[in-house]
Amino acid sequence: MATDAEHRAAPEDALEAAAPFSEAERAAIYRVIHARRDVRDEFLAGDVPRDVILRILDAAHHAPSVGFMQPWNFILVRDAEKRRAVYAAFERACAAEEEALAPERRAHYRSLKLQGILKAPLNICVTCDRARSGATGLGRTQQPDTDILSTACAVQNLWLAARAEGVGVGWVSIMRDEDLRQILDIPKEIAIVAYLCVGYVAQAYAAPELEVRRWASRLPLEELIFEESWGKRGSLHNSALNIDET
Ligand SMILES: Cc1cc2c(cc1C)N(C[C@H](O)[C@H](O)[C@H](O)COP(=O)(O)O)c1[nH]c(=O)[nH]c(=O)c1N2
Repeated sequence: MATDAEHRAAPEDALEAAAPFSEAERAAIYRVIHARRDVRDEFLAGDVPRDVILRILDAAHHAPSVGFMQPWNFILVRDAEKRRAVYAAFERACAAEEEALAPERRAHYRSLKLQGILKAPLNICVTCDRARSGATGLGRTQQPDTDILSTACAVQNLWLAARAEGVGVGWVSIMRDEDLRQILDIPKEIAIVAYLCVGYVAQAYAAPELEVRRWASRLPLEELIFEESWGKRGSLHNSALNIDET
């Protein structure tokens, strides 16, 4: 394996074959993408071992990032008192969110489980250091939020790797940044991107729980694809898509 310095000396020497994956490898990739779920209530009590946590975080750390900025940090939160404070922040935000809904949706909203903060043995707060590549950075001069988008890519990698390990992940965004900032001592210049509940699960829903509980359903892919310009439908829209993943 060439070192970084050797790559700089002869970049093309760092090229390697990029053939398609084998059928079994492709099947595993599509399986994890489809079987990944947002987990709220199915967490088991046991700790996730250190090596598994490190593998999942290493998957996150191999996400794409603008200008290879790698703006993320991962705060592992196990302390029960801290998690109780986060749960209290969730409850306050949840009440405000319910209030903002149309009155006829409030009872349905209340019936949903929307976090596993106390049940999951581990919580992970994923943050974005917006200054890590200097004031602007390659790729960010015109699109400054690409650092946040990069961090979201890291969360997705984490989520998929966790699913493959039998570890459930649930994303909780129903809380005010200021509350999390105070509980976890996050400096004001660091952006909070995700708060994740993490733990082993024995079961997971086969479809998004919000679909199972009739809050929302998956949009037809063919209606989301335009060709050549916004709103222009083409050949992919003429029939229901029959996707072959083999
Ligand atoms: C940015 C962001 C923020 C949230 C979520 C996701 C994302 C991407 N999701 C999970 C969300 O409800 C879920 O992904 C969808 O319902 C689709 O389900 P699956 O992820 O396919 O199981 C989520 N779930 C939840 O119970 N409470 C929450 O606060 C949030 N917040």
